[in-house]
Amino acid sequence: MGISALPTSLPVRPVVGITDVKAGAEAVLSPKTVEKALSAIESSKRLAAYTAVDHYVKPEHRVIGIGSGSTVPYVVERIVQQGVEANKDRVFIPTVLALSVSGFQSKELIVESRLNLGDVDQYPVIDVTLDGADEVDRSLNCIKGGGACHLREKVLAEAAKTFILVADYRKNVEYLGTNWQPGVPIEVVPFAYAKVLSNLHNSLGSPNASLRMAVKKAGPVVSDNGNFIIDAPFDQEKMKDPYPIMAQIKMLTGVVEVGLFCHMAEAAYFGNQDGTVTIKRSDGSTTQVTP
Ligand SMILES: O=C(CO)[C@H](O)[C@H](O)COP(=O)(O)O
Repeated sequence: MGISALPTSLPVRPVVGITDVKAGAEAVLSPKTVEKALSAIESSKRLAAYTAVDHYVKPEHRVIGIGSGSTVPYVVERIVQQGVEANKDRVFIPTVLALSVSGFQSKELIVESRLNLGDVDQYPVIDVTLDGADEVDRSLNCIKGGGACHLREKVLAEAAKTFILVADYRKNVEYLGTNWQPGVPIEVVPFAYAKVLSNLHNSLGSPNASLRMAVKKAGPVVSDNGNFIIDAPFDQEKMKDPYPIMAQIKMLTGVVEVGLFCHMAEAAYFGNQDGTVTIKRSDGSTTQVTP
């Protein structure tokens, strides 16, 4: 598979982790090297998702939130493997309700897997929500919204008694912004975007914040809610404890939701290249297991 055919859920997202770092970012990797790196990444995603489902999706769970991105299909795959009997009385709540061009959307996944579909307005309390992340720090704060879905994702995370993150090893960092370069995704109502950009540039310390532009369409990316997305990078000082900047951005009039999820996850599962899974928990503990 050539690099132009890489499966990404959004064209603006960098393919982190498969550049030849030693040779420099511009180095062209052979298709074979790229394919090997990609299959390692896919295996890591699957490993994280399967282990998280095995630990957190229990027979007594009836309402389950399903996030978006390219790791979540493995969550659904593992849940389906629990069998028809286990799933017949369960309801699954997707983060994306509209059918869209992306092959990774959670509604399609649920419907195609013949699981029961519900929405959060019918089921405002969810037993467990599992979702991917763009990056997760040592305290389980995370950046989400690489796929512009973070409004619904945050609602499903907040509605859940237990919120679990699943990701490959590239997302496991000390501080947010280490590998994830575009910055914090911010959903804004369209008419307020220039004002919010100005607030970010001049008052909140993100001089390079920019409107996310579509790649296969003219103009900006439009979210499932009809809004624009701003990507705002911040320096490490601000990302060491992202809660204050998250709250400041959220207070700006015109902002609908910020893709910083602080103090929400109970655990994060990272699949590693060596076949192990690193589990970071909200109590500060970290374990490594071999499933
Ligand atoms: O926040 C998200 C979409 O808005 C995704 O969960 C996040 O981008 C992770 O995606 P992937 O599993 O493809 O790396």
